[in-house]
Amino acid sequence: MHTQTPTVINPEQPLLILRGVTHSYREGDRRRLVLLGIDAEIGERSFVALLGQSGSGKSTLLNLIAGLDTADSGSIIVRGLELNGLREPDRTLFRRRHIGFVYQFFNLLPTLTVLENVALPAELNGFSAAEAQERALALLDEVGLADRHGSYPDSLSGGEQQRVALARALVHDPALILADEPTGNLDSTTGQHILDLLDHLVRKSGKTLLVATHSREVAERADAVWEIRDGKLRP
Ligand SMILES: Nc1ncnc2c1ncn2[C@@H]1O[C@H](COP(=O)(O)OP(=O)(O)OP(=O)(O)O)[C@@H](O)[C@H]1O
Repeated sequence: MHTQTPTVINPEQPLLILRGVTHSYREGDRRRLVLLGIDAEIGERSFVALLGQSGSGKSTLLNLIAGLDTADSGSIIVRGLELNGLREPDRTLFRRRHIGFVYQFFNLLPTLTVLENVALPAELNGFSAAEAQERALALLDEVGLADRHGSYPDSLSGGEQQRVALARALVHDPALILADEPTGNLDSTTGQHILDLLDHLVRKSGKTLLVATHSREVAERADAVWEIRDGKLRP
């Protein structure tokens, strides 16, 4: 099988570049076209809201940028690294190193404690167990959950689980935080709190954030708003 070595094209360019990104899903013997050519860029330290109707392709685009799926065609370049053509192990390494992901349904590992959940991405990135725990505890402190570090996710409320997930998304110091409807499973007050925290953590640590959302409140906070309509980004 032909493989491509990860190549850093130009580390000076924008953090994320999308060029003509297309994606379709197989449906029986047909293909459902979802993304028909997405072009966009995000600079360092930006907060971008990704809007679009249900089924417009927001999660699909986030998954492509995270390297969880591969585009049919086009270029996705993160910190100068072209994702298209990377072999699966290299995509996994890329994701582990550069991406923090926040999901609508938290996706914490139920058999690990809160501290273990948060420390895991740091350990997978080569931090020693002691360093990973230290980083995890510092972030748990920031999200107000240091005292719950020994608890298991099931014993936490939804908002608490999402605070743990925010800490987990940042612990390995990734370049880009991707959040897919991070407030979608929370009541509006809790969602607002999560949003405040996410905004605060991302800006404080100088990260870039791309949030797929239906919420106008999220869009109002963002530095830029992208909207997917009919498979393309509309101004
Ligand atoms: N694994 C898959 N196989 C087949 N079709 C899929 C798959 N995942 C998504 N789709 C289809 O692709 C389209 C885009 O889905 P996607 O989840 O990206 O939309 P979305 O904008 O995130 O929607 P929502 O706001 O409801 O979460 C939808 O029509 C969906 O049914």
